[in-house]
Amino acid sequence: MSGASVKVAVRVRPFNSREMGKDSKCIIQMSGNTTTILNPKQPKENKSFNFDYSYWSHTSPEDINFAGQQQVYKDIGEEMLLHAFEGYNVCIFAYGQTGSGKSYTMMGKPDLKNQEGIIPLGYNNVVQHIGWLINQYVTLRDLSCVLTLLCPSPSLSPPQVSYMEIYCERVRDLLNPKNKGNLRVREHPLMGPYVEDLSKLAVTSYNDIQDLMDSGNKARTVAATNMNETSSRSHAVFNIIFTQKRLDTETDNTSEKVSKISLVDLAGSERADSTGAKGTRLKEGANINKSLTTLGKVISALAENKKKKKVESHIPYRDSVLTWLLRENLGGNSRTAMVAALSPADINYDETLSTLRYADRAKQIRCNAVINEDPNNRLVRELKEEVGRLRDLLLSQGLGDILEMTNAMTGMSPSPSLSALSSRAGSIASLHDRIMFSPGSEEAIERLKETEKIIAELNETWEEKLRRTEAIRMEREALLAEMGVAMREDGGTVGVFSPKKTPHLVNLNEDPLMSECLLYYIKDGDTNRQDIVLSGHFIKDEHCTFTSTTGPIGEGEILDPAGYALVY
Ligand SMILES: Nc1ncnc2c1ncn2[C@@H]1O[C@H](COP(=O)(O)OP(=O)(O)OP(=O)(O)O)[C@@H](O)[C@H]1O
Repeated sequence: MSGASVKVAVRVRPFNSREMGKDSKCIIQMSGNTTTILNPKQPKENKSFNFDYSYWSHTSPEDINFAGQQQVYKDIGEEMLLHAFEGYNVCIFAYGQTGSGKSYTMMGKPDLKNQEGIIPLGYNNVVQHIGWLINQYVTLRDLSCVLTLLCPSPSLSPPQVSYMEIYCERVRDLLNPKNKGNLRVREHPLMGPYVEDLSKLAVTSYNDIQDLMDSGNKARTVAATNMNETSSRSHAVFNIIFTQKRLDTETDNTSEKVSKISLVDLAGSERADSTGAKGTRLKEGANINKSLTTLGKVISALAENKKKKKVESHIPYRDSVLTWLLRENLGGNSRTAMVAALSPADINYDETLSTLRYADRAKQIRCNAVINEDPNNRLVRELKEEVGRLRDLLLSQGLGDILEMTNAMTGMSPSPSLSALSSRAGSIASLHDRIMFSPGSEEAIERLKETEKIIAELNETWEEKLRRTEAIRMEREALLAEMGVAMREDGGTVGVFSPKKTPHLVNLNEDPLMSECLLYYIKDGDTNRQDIVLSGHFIKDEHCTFTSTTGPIGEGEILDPAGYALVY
């Protein structure tokens, strides 16, 4: 299955209330896999593009051409999940301007029937796939096999998830509140680019994955709210790594396949100049665009290479954090799909055309995916060899005592700094001088610490992983409770308040006109706020009329006694 192209789908959503309010015309037409965009200013200037899939979701299920969530999942989710089970790295990107339907396609509305997106549908079907795959292996290869996925036995490694956000070229951990600052993106000679200290948490069920995704989304929202922003301005990458072990009962040999699923929700693709951004917002827009622009350049360079076949041009992966971290998913060892979300409205013509062009170029990328067979054993072996080599180097420079100190301190702190080493050494100046005057030793010590940390992570037992996960979960929940974050039951709008501040409204949709409802946080009992006054005693499910100092806000319901009101 190597050398396969990136699968590209486009999907057009229904008009939103703002577009309807502006009496918008639909400028997207679809026929089979072809998508045509009509230029509202020059009606004869149509442009057509062919994709792997063109999804018409502009109307309702009664329309025979309508493509609902199930259809999208069947074509893309199922195929990608299957590749993950085969042992490939898998990646699904969602691309498109803010409000075009990226999250709807990826997550959907998990609590509403027929509205779940690729991610929840994927997990719901995992169990069926396990059954299906066992049959395949048994019949095709005549092997007895043991697949351990999402319900691993204690002796085997559990699936792990990580969730990070890339905002203005900086990486944040969305699952571990202890990782407050920005994380370093590093490159290891054997591992390639990776995020140092990004938490990988063990999961034992679909609910665990859903909880972590929810927590991560809340952390993303808190950060965005603190910055007076919306989360649609950052890129989010959710990774699931799992290992399948197979036991050949005849030879008693166990083989291993490791798969990584990356789900990438890209920031809104609108250009900075079209949002009227100034100052920090403009800089931020430029940085977001730096990742998106680089993604575009990487896609173009890969597409060019495919055309030329011979002389390979330089691929600028390193020019942005996003492309650097997703290098393997773009033309490397991965089965990759991209879903480009489109607004149907004439007012968004320029953005939608640019999305279509982006998607059109992405079609050209070919990835050379290989099955990750027994990578952990090999990696640990190679990493140990690297440790041996670095130790020999330091010993040959007469720095053996530093090695012993590094060992002693690694047990105390995950990454002892050189100054920490020096301060423990007593004769600080002489130690420091010795390191400084031994060429390459500083780098070797740094590399040694890094490699030993990676080995320790890879060797962590299942019990240790679960203990660590549980400790982080408790910290995360305590922090979120303190901040007063909660999510609406249908998984929609998120409300955030800080008990130190007056309860306040958070409407996370960047464009207030596009949101269908507002979510207010109100105190149980009597509550008020300077510019929005919500008064009265609130009881769950109670229907009330809300008023503000400037007049009525609307009709609404109390979602829970802790104080959520849904105002229509
Ligand atoms: N195919 C669809 N069918 C019905 N409603 C949709 C569809 N796609 C999007 N919507 C609705 O349009 C609105 C915006 O969609 P969504 O939040 O998925 O956009 P987005 O591209 O993820 O935006 P952002 O960049 O802000 O995260 C939501 O209310 C969503 O429910």
